[in-house]
Amino acid sequence: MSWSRARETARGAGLRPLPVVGLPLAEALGHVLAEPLGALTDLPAFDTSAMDGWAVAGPGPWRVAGRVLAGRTEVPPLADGSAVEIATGAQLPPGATAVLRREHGRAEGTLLRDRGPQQLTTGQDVRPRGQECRRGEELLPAGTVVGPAVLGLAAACGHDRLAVRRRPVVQLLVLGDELLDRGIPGPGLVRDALGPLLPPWLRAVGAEVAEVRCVRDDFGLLRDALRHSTADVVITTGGTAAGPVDFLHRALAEVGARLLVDGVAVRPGHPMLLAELPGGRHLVGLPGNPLAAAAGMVTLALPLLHARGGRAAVGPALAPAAVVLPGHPVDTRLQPVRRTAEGVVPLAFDGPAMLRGLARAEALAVIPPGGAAAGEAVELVEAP
Ligand SMILES: Nc1nc2c(c(=O)[nH]1)N[C@H]1C(S)=C(S)[C@@H](COP(=O)(O)OP(=O)(O)OC[C@H]3O[C@@H](n4cnc5c(N)ncnc54)[C@H](O)[C@@H]3O)O[C@H]1N2
Ligand code: MOO
Repeated sequence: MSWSRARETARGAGLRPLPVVGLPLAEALGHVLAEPLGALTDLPAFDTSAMDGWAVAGPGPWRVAGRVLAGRTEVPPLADGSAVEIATGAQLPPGATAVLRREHGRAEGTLLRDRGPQQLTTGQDVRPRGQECRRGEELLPAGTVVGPAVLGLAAACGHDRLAVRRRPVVQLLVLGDELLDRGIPGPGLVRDALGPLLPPWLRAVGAEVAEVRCVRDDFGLLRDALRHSTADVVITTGGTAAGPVDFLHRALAEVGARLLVDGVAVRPGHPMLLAELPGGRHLVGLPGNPLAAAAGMVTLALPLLHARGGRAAVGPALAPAAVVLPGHPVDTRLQPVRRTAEGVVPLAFDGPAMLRGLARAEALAVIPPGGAAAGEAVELVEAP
């Protein structure tokens, strides 16, 4: 299957978004809006002074009478020819026609004169009610990821809770007898690099990692782990190829899974797979080689998780290649790259079993079969 079709298949498989939950703002970070964010008030909710200075009514000079600070809820009206001292963010008195900045006004006794570089105009330095939005207006569409600015906007327009999608629950099964979970690797033994790499990446894209479990190279253990899993998405690492202890295909067949993607025309990572488990849950099989596993994440796991989490699809991010990006003759290549002023450059140590290039990468470039010429635009997908 081509790389782009594999990615679309994974997204399509996830287009059954999870249930809606209401969460307080403080717990909603990283979730996805299940409904459009509507304004519960006009913003600003009242005519506001944009500067420290004086609220004035009509043309000057003005007679100064009192002061209005931010936070005051009742403000007496201002008669023509008068002014009140006012703070940035304070409610403008009814009848005020403009705000004169402190540095532009001169008080002579109780009389205030405009000494600004240009004559004060009506509405100057006033933020009128509803300038940013009106009550009921849609500010963000459903499918938006709740980041810090979304939390700030939601609070600013009056929300205490947000309707978001439940996070997809992921179980990570790390397969392989050769893996050490601590210490220095030696003959025949390698450190598990994916147990540390994948959970924070999965959390960063909105998944809840319920469990990380190491499973020995034993068919029955793997089959039972799949049979008893309740996660929305099971992610396995290793065991995808045809080695003597690569049991994943057999275990999937045994638990009644349906393969949606079984191998992808991409380098590294071509043995990656996606299956539907009974009950509408999914399994993504990532190859064991660490860079190949990252390729499987961006091709299958992330599109599936984004769709299940209700994230709106986003258009491709493109960047020019700063130099020739060599490709595979017939497969798509995913290449760790960094950005420079001239475009993206490939990083060395990009073999399937290596992480040295990926650890320095800002993105993975999607290099079409045959390669990309210098100056040609290539798609970038997110690196961990
Ligand atoms: N005859 C063939 N052999 C292989 C093929 C093929 O097409 N024909 N494909 C190769 C490719 S490409 C890859 S990628 C690997 C995929 O293998 P598996 O998914 O079955 O993974 P393993 O065999 O279990 O491990 C491969 C490699 O990765 C190391 N590994 C595994 N897990 C981890 C981990 N958590 N952290 C660090 N390193 C890990 C493992 O020790 C092996 O060195 O198959 C090729 N073979
Ligand atoms: O998936 Mo493998 O890493 O292409 O060598």
